[in-house]
Amino acid sequence: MSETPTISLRGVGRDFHRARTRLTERPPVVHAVRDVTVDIAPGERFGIVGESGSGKSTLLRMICGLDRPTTGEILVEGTPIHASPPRRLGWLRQRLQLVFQDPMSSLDPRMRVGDIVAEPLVGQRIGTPAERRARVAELLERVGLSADAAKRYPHQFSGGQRQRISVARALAPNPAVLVADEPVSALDVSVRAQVLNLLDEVVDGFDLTLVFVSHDLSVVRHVCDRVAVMRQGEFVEVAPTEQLYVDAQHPYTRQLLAAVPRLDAALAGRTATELAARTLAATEEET
Ligand SMILES: Nc1ncnc2c1ncn2[C@@H]1O[C@H](COP(=O)(O)OP(=O)(O)OP(=O)(O)O)[C@@H](O)[C@H]1O
Repeated sequence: MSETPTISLRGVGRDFHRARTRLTERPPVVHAVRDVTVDIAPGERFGIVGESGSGKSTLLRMICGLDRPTTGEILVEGTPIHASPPRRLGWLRQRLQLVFQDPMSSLDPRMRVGDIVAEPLVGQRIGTPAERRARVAELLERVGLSADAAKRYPHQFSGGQRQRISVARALAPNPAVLVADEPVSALDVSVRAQVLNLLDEVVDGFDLTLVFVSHDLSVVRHVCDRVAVMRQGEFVEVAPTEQLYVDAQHPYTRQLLAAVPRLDAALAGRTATELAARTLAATEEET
């Protein structure tokens, strides 16, 4: 019998109704995610790449149980989550943890780092206070900080170190899945590789499944085994990372790939989103 996928998406779609501009018209519908089907295996590092507005965040929110699909099914470790209200998904908070784009806004500036890292343990009533302190110290060292970082506040750390704190917090409840939403986009180019290497290490060391979202193919290449290219709510191509680089099938993927050297060269200048928008315009001209 084949292994149960860690995450299964079956025909997943999510529509939003925009506010109507005239009373007589029907509210316009945005198909933010359309008919996404994929199985993500235990231990896989799965990347989702697409330009701004392609539906990546909407899809992630549904995988994390924070939003419900309009159509389709989502299973995490074989359990359906698509129809459950958030209060029924407490177990998912332990199995699946998130690392966000901007560690400055995702870490509470008034909390000490030790309390931030222990937060998921307290929330899920895992361990005694002494056990939590020991776990926090171990995790801080595991992500390359010293145990006494626990006594300090987020503003006392650099952007890269703050993202290490976010990773430690995500690892605290011993999750099965790490969901990283643009985890290095807000960081200086000089520290991005260090944080990507850290993610790489912890995914192996903690036997995690990784879902990694980025607008930047060069970043995804660094950490993922398989990549889905998302455009206008759809997966236009899903392929092993190296295959995607040598033999992309969809014109949009080829356009994104053609932009990668420009992205690398231009990181200090224009934002990648601007470049991706220009890439999309070029693809539309081609198709
Ligand atoms: N709550 C909402 N109400 C209405 N439209 C929405 C809502 N959330 C997302 N959308 C629309 O759905 C589409 C997909 O948005 P989404 O944020 O998922 O894209 P994204 O790829 O994550 O972009 P970004 O990288 O900029 O975050 C966009 O057209 C967006 O305007």
